[in-house]
Amino acid sequence: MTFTDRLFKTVEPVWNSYLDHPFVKGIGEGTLDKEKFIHYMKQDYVYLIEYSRVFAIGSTKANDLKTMTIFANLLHGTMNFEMDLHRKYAEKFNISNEELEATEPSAAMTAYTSYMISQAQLGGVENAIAAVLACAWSYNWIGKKLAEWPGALEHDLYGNWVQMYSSEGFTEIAENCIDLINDIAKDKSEHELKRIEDIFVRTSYFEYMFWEMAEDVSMWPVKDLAKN
Ligand SMILES: Cc1ncc(CN)c(N)n1
Repeated sequence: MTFTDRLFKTVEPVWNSYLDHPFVKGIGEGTLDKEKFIHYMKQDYVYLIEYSRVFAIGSTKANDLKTMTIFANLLHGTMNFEMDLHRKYAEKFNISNEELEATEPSAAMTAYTSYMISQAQLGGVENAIAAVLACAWSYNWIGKKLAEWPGALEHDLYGNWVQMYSSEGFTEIAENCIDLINDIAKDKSEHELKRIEDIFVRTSYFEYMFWEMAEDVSMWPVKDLAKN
């Protein structure tokens, strides 16, 4: 059993709950409210900027050139391949790249990315990869599941989302993260593995909270304060 087999067993109930989540189901069934999707897409864009920083941190913490290159490629793939999806959606919705980049971050997005970045900064290279693993892997897992739902890949609006996250290119990104953590786990004690597992579990919960934020179109608890 690989380390990621163990991780998957631990979070399986949480990940299964993603597929039951109204926002994810709405993408797969093509029934999602467009305004909810726009809110999600803008929050996700600024999320991906912070997420990219974790790859940069991983690259600086890498102990060898191979690992450094993997992090650099993941950074490149996120900024140039995954974020292009968001830029293309934004164009469809008449949102400029500048507006997209200037999106005010929601509470859920701030909490999630702050956690990822702090974990990546605190530990060694294993913390950086542990912080991004649930992100890359769960999206690929969801994308592949939704791709099997009737009509999901062909949907006029949400088909591109399902195509991206089930694509070969994105599968490669997720598999690079999986291979890297399995490699790193080989020399770790049970105590260290448990610490990595905790980061993975917490980020899996944060993924759920991100879907909730998208479904509820939420920002911060007291709306009027945010406006002033
Ligand atoms: C919140 C979130 N988590 C994961 C992914 C996939 N990189 C994403 N785009 N957004």
